[in-house]
Amino acid sequence: MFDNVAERYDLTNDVLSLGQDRRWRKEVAKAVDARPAQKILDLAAGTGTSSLPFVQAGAYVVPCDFSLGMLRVGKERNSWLPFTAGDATRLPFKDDTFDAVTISFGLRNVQDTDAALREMYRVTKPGGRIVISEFSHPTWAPFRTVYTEYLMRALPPVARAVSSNPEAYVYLAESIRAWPDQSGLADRLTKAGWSKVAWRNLTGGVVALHRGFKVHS
Ligand SMILES: C[S@@+](CC[C@H](N)C(=O)[O-])C[C@H]1O[C@@H](n2cnc3c(N)ncnc32)[C@H](O)[C@@H]1O
Repeated sequence: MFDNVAERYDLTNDVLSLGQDRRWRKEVAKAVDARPAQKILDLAAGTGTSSLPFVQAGAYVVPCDFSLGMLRVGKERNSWLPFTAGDATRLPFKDDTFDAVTISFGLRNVQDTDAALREMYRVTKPGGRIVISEFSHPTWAPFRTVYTEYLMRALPPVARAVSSNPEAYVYLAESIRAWPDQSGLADRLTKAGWSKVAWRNLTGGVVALHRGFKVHS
C-alpha cells in the first residue's frame, strides 16, 4: 500500500491534516530531545520527512522502513540520510544501539504492534527513550463527533482528489477508529517493558504523543 502512495505521500499528508502535521512533528522533536552525538532510530520513517527535525537538532538519525517505494522516494529527496530497509518486528540492529527510538504515524500500520514495541525496546540503550506519535481519539465528545464525521465523510473525497491511491485513505480512516485510545496504548508500552510511560494530546487528541524509558539494567 505504501509503495503505491509514496510519490504523493508528503503532499497528501499536508492537505489532509490541514497543515497540522508540521506542528505535530515539531512536538515530536521536543519530546525526543535530540542532541548532537545522539543516535536515533526513526522507525517506519517512510520518505524520511519525520527524520528531518532530528537531523536539524544535530543528531545522527537512521530512518528505517520496509516499503522500498517509500525508501526510494526518500532517497531521491533526502539522499544524505542513511535509509535502511527493515521490518519493525525484526529490526536489523544489535541490542542497546540507540539513544532514542521514535515512530511517527507508523505503529498503527505495523501488523504486530506488541512485537514492534518489544523490538524498539531491545535496540534502545539503557536510559534511552521511546517517542510514539500516532493518531488517537479526541477527548471532548462534541469535537470527537465532528472529527469522526471528517474522517468518514470528508477525508475520502479529498483523498480521491489528491492521492494516487484513494483506497489507502479509506484504510486510514478505518485504522484510526480501530486503534487503541491513549491509555490503551500506554498499557501496551508498559507490557513491552517500557517504564515511566506518559502521553500528551495534540490537537485535542487527534494525535497522541506517548513517551517511555528503558530503565538502566
Ligand atoms: C504513514 S507512514 C509514516 C511515515 C513517516 N514516519 C511520517 O511520519 O511521515 C507509515 C510507514 O510505516 C511503514 N511500515 C508499516 N509496517 C512496517 C513494518 N512492519 N516495518 C517497517 N515499516 C513499516 C510503511 O511502509 C510506511 O512507510
